[in-house]
Amino acid sequence: MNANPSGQPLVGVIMGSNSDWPTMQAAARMLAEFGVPYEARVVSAHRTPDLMFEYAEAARGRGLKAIIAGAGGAAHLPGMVAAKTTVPVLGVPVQSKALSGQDSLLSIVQMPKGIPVATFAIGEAGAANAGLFAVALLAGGDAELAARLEAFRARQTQTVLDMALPPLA
Ligand SMILES: Nc1c(C(=O)O)ncn1[C@@H]1O[C@H](COP(=O)(O)O)[C@@H](O)[C@H]1O
Repeated sequence: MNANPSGQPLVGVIMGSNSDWPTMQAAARMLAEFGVPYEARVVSAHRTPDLMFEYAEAARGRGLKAIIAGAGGAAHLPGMVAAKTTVPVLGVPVQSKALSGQDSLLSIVQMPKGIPVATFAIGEAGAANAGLFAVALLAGGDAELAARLEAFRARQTQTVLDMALPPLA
């Protein structure tokens, strides 16, 4: 069953700055690979707080089932979005220059009880996994998508089983 015949976005991919896009593209690519309709845009808790509030408040009504929020440094975006919506928020710590993303990670992961953010690894792998996690959430109500996720896993497993090591150097 296609849960979204209209093609309206089911996942919002948001980020604090366009400088996060090289990282956050990995989430968008994963959603595209699975055929999940998504939108991607810059929304900043710090620099566009009113837009951030509007985005978060409208999310459920617009049909978003998950929001993947990436930010670097004082990465308040995921937590603040989570504070304004009950749509699941998946936080991606973007690697910062000064502190290699440790700051981003700690800003996102250490949420107070009651306002959860699912926090992923720093950088591109974390963004890709956030995309996959959103697919898994949606697959709960979409058998076709679940089958695509199973096939993805099977291909990945086969790739690893086929790995050969070079002879000793
Ligand atoms: N952490 C946040 C937020 C936020 O949390 O609202 N808004 C922007 N930023 C981050 O600032 C970093 C530098 O941004 P610029 O490259 O635009 O200076 C980016 O990683 C962005 O996510």
